Amino acid sequence: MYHLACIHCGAEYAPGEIIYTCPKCGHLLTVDYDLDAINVSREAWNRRPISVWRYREILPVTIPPVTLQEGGTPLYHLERLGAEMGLPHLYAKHEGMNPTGSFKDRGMTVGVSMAVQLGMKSVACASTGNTSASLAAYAAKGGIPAVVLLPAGKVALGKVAQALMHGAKVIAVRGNFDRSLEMVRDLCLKHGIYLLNSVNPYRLEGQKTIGFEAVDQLGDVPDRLVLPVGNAGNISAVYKGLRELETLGFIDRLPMMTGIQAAGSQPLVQAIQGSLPAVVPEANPETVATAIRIGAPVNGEKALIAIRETGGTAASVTDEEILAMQRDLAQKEGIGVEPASAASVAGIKKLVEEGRIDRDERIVCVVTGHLLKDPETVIRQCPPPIEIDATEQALLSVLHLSS
Ligand SMILES: Cc1ncc(COP(=O)(O)O)c(C=O)c1O
Ligand SMILES: N[C@@H](CCOP(=O)(O)O)C(=O)O
Repeated sequence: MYHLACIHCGAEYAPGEIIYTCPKCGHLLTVDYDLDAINVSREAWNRRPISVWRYREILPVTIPPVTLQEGGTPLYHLERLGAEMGLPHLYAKHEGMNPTGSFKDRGMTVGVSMAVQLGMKSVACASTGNTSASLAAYAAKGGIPAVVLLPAGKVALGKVAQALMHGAKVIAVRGNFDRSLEMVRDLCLKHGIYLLNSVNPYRLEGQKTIGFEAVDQLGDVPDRLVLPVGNAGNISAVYKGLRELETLGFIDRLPMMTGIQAAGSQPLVQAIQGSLPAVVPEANPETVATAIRIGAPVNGEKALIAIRETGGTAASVTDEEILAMQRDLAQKEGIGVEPASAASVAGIKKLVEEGRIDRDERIVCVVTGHLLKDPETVIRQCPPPIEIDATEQALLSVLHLSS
C-alpha cells in the first residue's frame, strides 16, 4: 500500500491522482509506502534474479510490468584506477549496461508501467537524450505513443538515433533543456499526456533500485555513493530507496551521497558549498557532458536533503577532467561510458586529491550511460584509424615489425 505525499507540506494524495507537484504548495511529491505492512525478507529478494523487479514489494506497479529486463548491471572493482588514486576500494556500477544504455531504463520500466496502470493513452518527456531514448523504447514495448522534446543541436547522436528508431515523435526545441522541460510540463498538464520526466515520483521509484543493487552486490552498504547530477532525480531516488531499506531494517546506515556536476553547470554544488536554503538556477549551463547540461534541476530540493542528511557533499569537475576520466575508464579499466558518466569518477579523483575524503572509504561511483551514446565526442578525442594499402608489407610497416 502506498500514497503520494508532498515532501514539503506533507499533504497526502491518492495513488491514482495524475499530479506531479503538490496542488496545495507546489513542491515535489514522493511515493510513501506503509513499510510496516510489507511482507518481504532479504533472503526472498536474494533468491530472485538481480534486476529492478527483484524489489517489487517496494515498487508501485501492481500490473505485469512493461519490461525490457533492466537492472542487474555490473559492479566493477576499479583496481587500476583505484591504485593510481590511492583508493583500494573504488567501484563503478555500470548503468550503461541497461537495455537502452542508461539508468533511465530503471525509471522507465516503472514509469511506463504506471502509465498503463493509470490508463494513460500517451507519454512525453523533455530530454538531454537518455530519457528520450529510454522513454521511446519502453513506450514502444508498452504500445503507447511517445512525444519527446530535445534541445536542438545539443543532444548526442546515439540518443537521437534511439528516440527516432523506437518511433517517438521527436521535436527539437530552439532552446535549452530547462525550457524544453517547462514546455513539456505545460503540454502534459493541458492535454492529458502522461509526463515521464523525473518530476514524476513514480518514475524515480525504479531508479532507487541502483542503490539496492549496489548494496546487494557489494554485500554491504558503501561508505559513499557518487552520482553525476543534472536534474538531480537519480541521487534523490537512490537516497530515498536506501532510507526505505534502513526503515525495513535491511541496512543499518546510509552512504554519504555525493553529487558531481560539470563546472559550467553546477547549481547544486553552489547550493551545497554556499549552504544555501535552495538551489539557484544557472541561466546558461554549458558543458561537453550534454546529458548534465541542466541549469535548473527540478529535483534540487530532494537532492539537497539527500546530501545533507547523509553527510555527503557535492563537487564540480571541468570538461577536461571529465574527458580525461572518460579515456582513463576506457583505457585502464575497459569501461566505456559517456562524458556525463565519467564525471562521478572524475569527481572522486578531485575530492581525494583535495583531501576531502578518506582513502579507506568503500566508494561506489555510478557511471550512468554507455560510451556509444555520444560517438562524436569519442571521435574528437581519439586519433583516427590508420589507413593502409591491403598488403602485408603495409601492415607490418605501421606495426614497426619486419617480415
Ligand atoms: C548519462 C547521464 N548521467 C547523469 C545524468 C544526471 O541524472 P539526474 O538528471 O538524475 O541528476 C543524466 C541525466 O540527467 C544522464 O543522462
Ligand atoms: N539527462 C536527462 C535529463 C533529465 O531528465 P530527467 O527526466 O531524468 O530529469 C536526460 O537524459 O534527458
